[in-house]
Amino acid sequence: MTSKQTQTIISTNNPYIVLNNQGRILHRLELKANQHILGRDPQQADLRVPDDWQVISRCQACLRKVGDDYQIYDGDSNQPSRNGLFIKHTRITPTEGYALKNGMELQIGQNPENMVILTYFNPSNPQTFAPPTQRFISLKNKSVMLGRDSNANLQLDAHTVSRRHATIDSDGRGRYILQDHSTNGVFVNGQRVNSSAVLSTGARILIGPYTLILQGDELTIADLGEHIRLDAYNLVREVKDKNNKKRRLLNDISLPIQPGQFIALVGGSGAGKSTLMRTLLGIDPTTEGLVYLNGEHLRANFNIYRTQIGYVPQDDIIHKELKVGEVLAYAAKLRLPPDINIEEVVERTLQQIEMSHRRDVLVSQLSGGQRKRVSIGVELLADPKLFFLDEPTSGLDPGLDKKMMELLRKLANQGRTVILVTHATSNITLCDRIVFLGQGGRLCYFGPPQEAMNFFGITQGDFADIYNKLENEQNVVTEAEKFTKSDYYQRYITNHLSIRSQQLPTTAPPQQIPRSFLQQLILLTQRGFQLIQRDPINLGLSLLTAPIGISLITLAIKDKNPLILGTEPDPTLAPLALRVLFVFTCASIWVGLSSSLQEIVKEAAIYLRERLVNLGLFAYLGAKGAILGGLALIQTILIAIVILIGFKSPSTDLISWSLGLGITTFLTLFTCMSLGLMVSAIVKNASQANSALPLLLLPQIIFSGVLFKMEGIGSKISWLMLSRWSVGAYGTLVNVNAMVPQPTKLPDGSTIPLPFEATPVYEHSWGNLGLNWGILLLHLAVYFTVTWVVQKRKDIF
Ligand SMILES: Nc1ncnc2c1ncn2[C@@H]1O[C@H](COP(=O)(O)OP(=O)(O)OP(=O)(O)O)[C@@H](O)[C@H]1O
Repeated sequence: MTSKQTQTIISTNNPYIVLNNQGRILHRLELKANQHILGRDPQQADLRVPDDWQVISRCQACLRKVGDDYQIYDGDSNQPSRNGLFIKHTRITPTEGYALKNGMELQIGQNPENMVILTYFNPSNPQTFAPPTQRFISLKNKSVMLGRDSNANLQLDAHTVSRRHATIDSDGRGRYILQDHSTNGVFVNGQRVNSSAVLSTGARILIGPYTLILQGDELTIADLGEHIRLDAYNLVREVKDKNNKKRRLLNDISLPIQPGQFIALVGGSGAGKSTLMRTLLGIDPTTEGLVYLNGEHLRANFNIYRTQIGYVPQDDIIHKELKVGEVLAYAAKLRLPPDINIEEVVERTLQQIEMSHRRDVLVSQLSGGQRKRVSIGVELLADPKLFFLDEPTSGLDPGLDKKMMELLRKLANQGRTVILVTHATSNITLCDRIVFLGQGGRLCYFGPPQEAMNFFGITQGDFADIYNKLENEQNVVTEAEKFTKSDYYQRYITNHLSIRSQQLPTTAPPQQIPRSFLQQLILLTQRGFQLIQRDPINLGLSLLTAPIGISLITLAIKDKNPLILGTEPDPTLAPLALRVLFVFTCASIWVGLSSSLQEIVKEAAIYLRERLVNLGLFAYLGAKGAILGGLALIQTILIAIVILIGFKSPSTDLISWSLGLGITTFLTLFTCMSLGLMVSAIVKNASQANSALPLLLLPQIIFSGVLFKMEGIGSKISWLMLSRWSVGAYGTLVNVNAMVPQPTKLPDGSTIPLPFEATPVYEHSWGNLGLNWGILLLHLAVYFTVTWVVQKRKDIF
């Protein structure tokens, strides 16, 4: 501050404002009169700004004296300004205004690259000083480290920020280079930085919730990301029904949702509440209209915000077999940077959801309400400022419903914007606003819950009477029209919407953020094995079924040695050997399929949620492969032990019997598991997966080539069956062809038909063994690829 300015400040105690337009500062606009107008208009504005400050309207704000301080109103206190006046992303209205306190910072406009910061000072009333939110750091002649670390040059303290998130250095030619070292990434001007990026002046850098702007040599924190507002403009969502007819699910809905508000989406069943929530969340597309998050097109910038949005869908997003603490720890490891103190974050989250005392309890042993709390806890780990919940209170008793609503109120009071879909309205007055939807996605009311009854003209009765009133479609249309024309619409919607004209998205559509493959692979594999261990009975059954089944063969065939060639030619030996080998194959196929058919479908909701945050598909499928591969290996060992003990080993000149047996069994099991995994990805629910088992098994039995001779189309189909290649490999190893005796000639020159004749399928050669194993591997690769494609198609972005 210059000595001249100091002198001026000392000479008067009048309040004043300072305007900062991207580094251009209007130092002191003194407030002396009872009313001032700030703007570019030479006629109306006494607090004038330069004409090229286009972000400021001709009549941007009105300041009126109230006691020692001023109250500020948007626009001319009647009509709102074009770019709006905000305090922490809450729009100040032309009619209600906002009481200014010494040190308070307001924003004109919402775009950090093109906004003006207005700071209010009142030297005579300094006790209410609000600390400034703006922080600067000079980049000149030094290397600057940004991150959560207390030694960082610019400390950015948020869970989604890594300790050493990024560094900025000069390249010696007057340019600044940003290097990304983080887990969650850095975005420069809407694009994710791929290891490093050159920063031009005015560059907008997003790190976790923080927005930083580079101005010359100075880096400024323009937004701490603590407050999130949503503006929905004229949302229309249409889908085609079965008859290809258009159906409107959302009908021209506009809503302003302010930071820290607790909003309930209510309305009859099928009115479109979940659709509206998914649209506001950015995961459902719109036919018309857009959703903005802090002034930015949400869907186009979803990558930037995906870690800052919490979403608890209707289905639980937690594994029931894990303990509460474990669920949170795994989720934290998946979602947060590896250098974060997981213990601390989990502990804090448990306290937030009031579940510290249930930390070591299995999720399966929790009540419905407690389970929902854990789902909420999973989302709270990353400390999101925008929180969506789809029917978190469904199925809860009235006491638990109240507790849940109080918890959500508390989260909103902490500055989070909370939006929930609910059918339970007994605690609705805890919300700041309700959105009442009628059939066809029509907005029938938006405003405080206390005023809803009044709006619908219900003088006697309760909230349920609004539902009854909106039962009939004609009433819905009438009420929706009445609301649009009402004073409520102006007061609660028009006055608070933040952008007047719709802006088209400027960035490319979001893509999945690549994450550390290895880290996720290890974590998911660890979690998968832990889940398996938690159900020892199921694990035991799955491991022992095949060995027990195979050992039963020894009882059925008494003292015969079906796998080795006897001294006497025996025409029944080869068919017997094949039947035994076929049972080996069937046991593996059965066990392989039954242990994998539920693998993906059972955790579909969890997968979708984790994928939306940051789950890598390769890591996910890699972990499934590792877990199923591990199971297949243990099963192979057990099956091989039983076979080696129960059946005399054949001598084979290709490869030792035990090794060949092990490889064939493992390949059969693992390939079947990958087939099961593929089906698990395709089916819609767990019971469909169960029903698919016989359908998968029967063709394997019929087309294996053991029960029936494969000819014509049958032989082509058999190529698609794992059983054919598995029995083929076993038969090749055992050399079934060699067990076929020379046919007995009859005096007339004909031969007695044999029950089984040698076939190239079991030709005892390396080439044939390699072909059988190779085709099993090919099946494996095809099933994994199809699973990948199916899972990829489930991606929202
Ligand atoms: N993708 C879609 N394609 C076709 N119809 C859909 C689609 N999504 C939702 N619907 C239909 O739109 C209507 C609104 O669905 P939505 O789930 O949003 O309603 P809701 O108000 O949340 O209902 P509930 O309270 O019963 O959960 C329903 O009739 C639903 O069948």
